Amino acid sequence: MGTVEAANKDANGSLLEKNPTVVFVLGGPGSGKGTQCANIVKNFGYTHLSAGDLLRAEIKSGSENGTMIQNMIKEGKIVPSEVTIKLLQKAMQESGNDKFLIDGFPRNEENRAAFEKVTGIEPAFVLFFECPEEEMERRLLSRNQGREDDNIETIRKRFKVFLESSLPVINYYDAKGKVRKIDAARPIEEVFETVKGIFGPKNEKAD
Ligand SMILES: Nc1ncnc2c1ncn2[C@@H]1O[C@H](COP(=O)(O)OP(=O)(O)OP(=O)(O)O)[C@@H](O)[C@H]1O
Ligand SMILES: Nc1ccn([C@@H]2O[C@H](COP(=O)(O)O)[C@@H](O)[C@H]2O)c(=O)n1
Repeated sequence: MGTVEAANKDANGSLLEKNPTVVFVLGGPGSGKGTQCANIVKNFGYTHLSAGDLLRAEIKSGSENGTMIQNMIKEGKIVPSEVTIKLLQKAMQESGNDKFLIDGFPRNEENRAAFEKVTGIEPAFVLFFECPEEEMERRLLSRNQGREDDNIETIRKRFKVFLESSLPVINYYDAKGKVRKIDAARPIEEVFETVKGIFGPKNEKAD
C-alpha cells in the first residue's frame, strides 16, 4: 500500500473508532444551509464542515489542485470526489469531535458512493432545506461575500447541477427514510425552530 493510501486508511481507522455521527445538510444554493448550520453548532455541539468552504480554503492555500477547483467552482461544476473527501476526512480528524454536519455534500451520486466506500460512514439522517429558486436567487445575489460564483450566470448553472445531480442523492436517502425536509423559505428563526425539533431537546447543549 502506498504512503498516501496508508495515511488515508490510518486517518479513517481512528475516525471510525469514534463511531462518528454524521448529518448531511443538503438543499439548493442559497437555501440557507450555512446559516442554519451555524445555529445548530451553537445549540447542539456539532462541528460544521462545509465542502464548499474546504474547497475554497484549498484554493487559497496554493495547493496543486487550486486552479482546477477554482475553475470548477466558477462553472458551478462538481469537483472530483477524491479531492473533496480527502479534505473532509482531514477536517473531521483534526476537529477531535465525533458529531459532524457535512454541508453541501454529497452533491452527486459519485460523492455519495465514494464517501461511503472510503469512510464506511452512513449518515444518521439528511437535512434537506427546500426553497423555491426565485427566493434562492434573491438571497445569493444579495449575499455580498465576494464569492466568484454568486453571479447570475453561475447561479443558473448551480441550479441546473442541483436539479440534475444533487436531487437524485436526496431521493436516494429519502427512499431509506433518512430525509428530514424543511421549508426553508421562511425567516431564519422560524426555520431554526423546525430544525431544533429534528435534533430534539435531549441533544441540546447545556449553557
Ligand atoms: N431563511 C432565510 N431568509 C432570508 N435570508 C436568508 C435565510 N437563510 C439564509 N439567508 C441569507 O441568504 C444567503 C445565503 O444563505 P447561506 O449562505 O446560509 O446559504 P447556503 O445554502 O449555505 O448557500 P451555498 O450553498 O451557496 O453556500 C445569506 O446571505 C443568508 O444570510
Ligand atoms: N461536494 C461539493 C461541494 C461544493 N463543490 C463546489 O463548490 C461550489 C460552492 O459550494 P457551496 O456549497 O459553498 O455553495 C459548488 O458550486 C461546487 O462547484 C463541489 O464541487 N463539491
